[in-house]
Amino acid sequence: MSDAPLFNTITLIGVGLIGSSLARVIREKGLARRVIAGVRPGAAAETLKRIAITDAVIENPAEAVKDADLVILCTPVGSYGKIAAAIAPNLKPGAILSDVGSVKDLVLRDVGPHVPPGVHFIPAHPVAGTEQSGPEAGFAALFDNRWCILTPTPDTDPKALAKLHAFWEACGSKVEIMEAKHHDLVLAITSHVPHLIAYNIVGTASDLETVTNSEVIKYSAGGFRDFTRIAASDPTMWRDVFLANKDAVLEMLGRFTEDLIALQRNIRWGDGDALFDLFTRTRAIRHQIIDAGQETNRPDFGRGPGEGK
Ligand SMILES: NC(=O)c1ccc[n+]([C@@H]2O[C@H](COP(=O)([O-])OP(=O)(O)OC[C@H]3O[C@@H](n4cnc5c(N)ncnc54)[C@H](O)[C@@H]3O)[C@@H](O)[C@H]2O)c1
Ligand SMILES: O=C(O)C(=O)C[C@]1(C(=O)O)C=C[C@@H](O)C=C1
Repeated sequence: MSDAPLFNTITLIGVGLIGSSLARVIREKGLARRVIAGVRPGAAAETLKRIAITDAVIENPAEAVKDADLVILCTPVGSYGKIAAAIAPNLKPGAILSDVGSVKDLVLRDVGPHVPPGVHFIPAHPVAGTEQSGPEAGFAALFDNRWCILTPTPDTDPKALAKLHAFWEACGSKVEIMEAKHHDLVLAITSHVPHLIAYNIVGTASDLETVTNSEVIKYSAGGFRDFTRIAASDPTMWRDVFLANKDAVLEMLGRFTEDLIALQRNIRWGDGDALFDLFTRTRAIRHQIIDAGQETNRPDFGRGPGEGK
């Protein structure tokens, strides 16, 4: 078996939590001869130069993609259209263009029209992350044993798809192929709506007039504290996710609201059996997630009592 890296040059556009985790794992596993950061000038660019996790930091994404065999967009999804238009003329024929965005259908629509003939555009979403952001928040093990969902179209070149599949497996991920719209519906309930609920409950608590902010902070035990972790996630990233996945999020939010009203009735009418049945079902789901190894890879994130390894 040859030890040649999968790619000669990989360019990461925007190198924050996800981009810097990719840069680290690409280096650690020797997946490319060169990793280039294509970033905008600013504080993140200066940090990247200082921590030196890539072979070069180029403060012009269009310049940074010139030699790349694989280009991965790692910026908030709302920025994709403009970036795609800027880099498109410099993409090498035969190169693979991909991304890590949390929403997939909009990516096809925003980026697709800019992709030159001969460039293989294959969207991807590593379902792995934390509430932190920026180049110093990343770590090489982020993708270990986590799903990465690829959303090719019927026109996608099978060889390019196989290569991107191999890349994500080499990063430690389990890879799944999905249709973009279906991806957006699934992630609306498993990731997007949970974030909205966290943002909302922390917002509600901070708006309460009869309970001061200092009391909220002082007495925040397990339940509220867990929500504040999610509600600390990057505001730009999540604004873009909700605007980009509007239809699926509204659909899931509608169902969530109906179920919440049913719970309100159970409490009002003292239907303890209904509450007990629901809480028993949801506890079983938590256990299934733990058994499937779907906990975060964050080194500082402890598991609850009795929750395995
Ligand atoms: N954070 C997560 O948990 C997570 C998980 C999976 C996928 N994603 C997706 O990954 C992408 C990046 O998220 P992240 O968590 O790494 O965010 P981040 O804020 O840590 O990093 C984003 C980087 O993009 C740069 N950037 C922003 N706008 C830009 C622009 N217009 N041009 C050039 N650079 C720009 C920022 O300077 C920053 O360095 C998003 O599309 C997000 O949906 C995030
Ligand atoms: O663990 C977290 O903090 C995350 O929010 C990660 C998480 C998720 O919701 O599961 C967030 C956004 C993604 O697109 C993928 C993963």
